[in-house]
Amino acid sequence: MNNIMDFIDKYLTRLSLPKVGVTDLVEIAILAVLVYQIMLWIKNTRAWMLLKGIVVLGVFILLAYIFNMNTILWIASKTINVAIIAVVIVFQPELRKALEQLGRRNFLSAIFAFDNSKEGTERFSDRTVNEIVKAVYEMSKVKTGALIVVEQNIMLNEYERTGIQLDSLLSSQLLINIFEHNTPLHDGAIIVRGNRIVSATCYLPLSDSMSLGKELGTRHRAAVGISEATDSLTIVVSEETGKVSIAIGGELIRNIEAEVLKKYLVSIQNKSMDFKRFRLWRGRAKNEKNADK
Ligand SMILES: Nc1ncnc2c1ncn2[C@@H]1O[C@H](COP(=O)(O)OP(=O)(O)OP(=O)(O)O)[C@@H](O)[C@H]1O
Repeated sequence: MNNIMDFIDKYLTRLSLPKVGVTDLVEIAILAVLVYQIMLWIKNTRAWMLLKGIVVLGVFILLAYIFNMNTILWIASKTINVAIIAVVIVFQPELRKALEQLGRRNFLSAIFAFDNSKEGTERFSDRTVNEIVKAVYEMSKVKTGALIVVEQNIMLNEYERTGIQLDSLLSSQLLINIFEHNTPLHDGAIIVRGNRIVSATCYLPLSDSMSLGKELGTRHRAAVGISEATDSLTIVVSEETGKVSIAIGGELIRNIEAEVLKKYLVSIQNKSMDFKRFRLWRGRAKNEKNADK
């Protein structure tokens, strides 16, 4: 008993709870979000394989340390700096993508108001929404594969240049015609800007996300790839199943109905949503409150 009392006296009486302020709580929250995002990033990219490799190497070095294998330890200590640089070079595309995504996050644009050039103007008309939905489900019925990228704030010029320039008013007939098998324009993606199809047969970056099912081929990977690199909304019609999916923000939403597709298109149709977000952040406008009453 005396021993326990001595222990408490010696170590525990000096213990005191640190003061936790608001800044500490905010810091903890930021770190939690950061760690979570890094874990997600590791899981969804090749970094997961790398992490496994590092664990195996770590175990190997630990064994070398336990058994005093000095030459192995010396080699490990000399190569560690080179290994770090090699990892940065190997993961350059993933790191670039992660930084690009960070820049695209809505909270940044909401606070700093980047990319506001197109705000306040309608992106495309109701007619365009209806024509896209009509064409997509007609192609879905007959299992015609299609890949339609709808541009938002981030300009898709880089991808537009990989295809054949069109600049044609969008209509359901034109969409169906473009994706008709064995026609010169059916391969690859089309890019929609406003009410116009600007380019066809465009080549999109392929996603290397591990979360995509093995049954999905390159058309779906390309849709997710462009949604990781930009803020576009991409519609995919599967040639195999006729199912319609959309890719946005690096996510693939599979097998959606016409109503859902229409809702997504309407939600990006114009920037009134962004204005609402701004108002939420700065407090809601008076007239909006009155309208709610
Ligand atoms: N990087 C790319 N950019 C644009 N289009 C692409 C790209 N890769 C493939 N495609 C399009 O996808 C077609 C191949 O689709 P694939 O069968 O591999 O995909 P999938 O996801 O299984 O779709 P589906 O269900 O329609 O078969 C190509 O003919 C081409 O039109």
